[in-house]
Amino acid sequence: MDFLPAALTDYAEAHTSPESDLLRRLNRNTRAHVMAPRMLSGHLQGRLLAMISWMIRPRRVLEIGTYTGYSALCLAEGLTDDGLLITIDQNEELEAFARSYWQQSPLNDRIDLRIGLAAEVIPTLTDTFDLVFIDADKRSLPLYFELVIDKLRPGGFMLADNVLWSGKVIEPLKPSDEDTRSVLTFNQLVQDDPRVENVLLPIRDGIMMARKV
Ligand SMILES: C[S@@+](CC[C@H](N)C(=O)[O-])C[C@H]1O[C@@H](n2cnc3c(N)ncnc32)[C@H](O)[C@@H]1O
Repeated sequence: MDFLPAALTDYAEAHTSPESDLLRRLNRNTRAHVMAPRMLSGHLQGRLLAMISWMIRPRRVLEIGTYTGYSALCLAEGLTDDGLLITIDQNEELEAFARSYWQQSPLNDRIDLRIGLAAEVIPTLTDTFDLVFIDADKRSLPLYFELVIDKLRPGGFMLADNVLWSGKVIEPLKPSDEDTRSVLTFNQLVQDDPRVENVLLPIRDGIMMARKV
């Protein structure tokens, strides 16, 4: 969900560097051919992820939730020359689609896709990460935080998407709404954890940014 009126989002995008031709085509073709295209980060958030990546110049990036590979391409932009982005998704049906776009990018050999359940793949990773982007099932947000925090280097950054969850975080919680409960739990977990400093950015559906101290 986008909390800004559409006209303001349009204005913000009009005053943000444009998507590359490759990202524009990936964005458009995801919308045309793939289920649930709202999951894709899109122009504004994609440029923000790329900007953060350029600011950090990470050597290792972990992404949880690849989808059609849009945010992976954005996050890979700022990688160091020997950098690598590992991205995890359970949906093998999207692999060929994502790869067909990555293969048109010079960043293709910097993207390492792992197909599987994130909760099973993350513990197998031996790297220390400079940047982690959590953008998969919201039910597992608190678990992903616990799984990645020890793999983040001190001074490293964690981003998590959809932490305002279409505004449900400030509505009365329905007992059956496990997704919202998990988003609330995650936000409080991060807020209370002395291992991180954090900012909740009210961009698009909300991005939690945290720096491991
Ligand atoms: C919101 S989309 C990711 C969007 C992508 N990061 C982007 O911005 O373009 C969420 C993705 O998480 C994946 N996913 C959901 N649950 C998962 C799990 N338990 N393990 C791994 N991937 C999962 C889904 O298959 C989906 O492709």
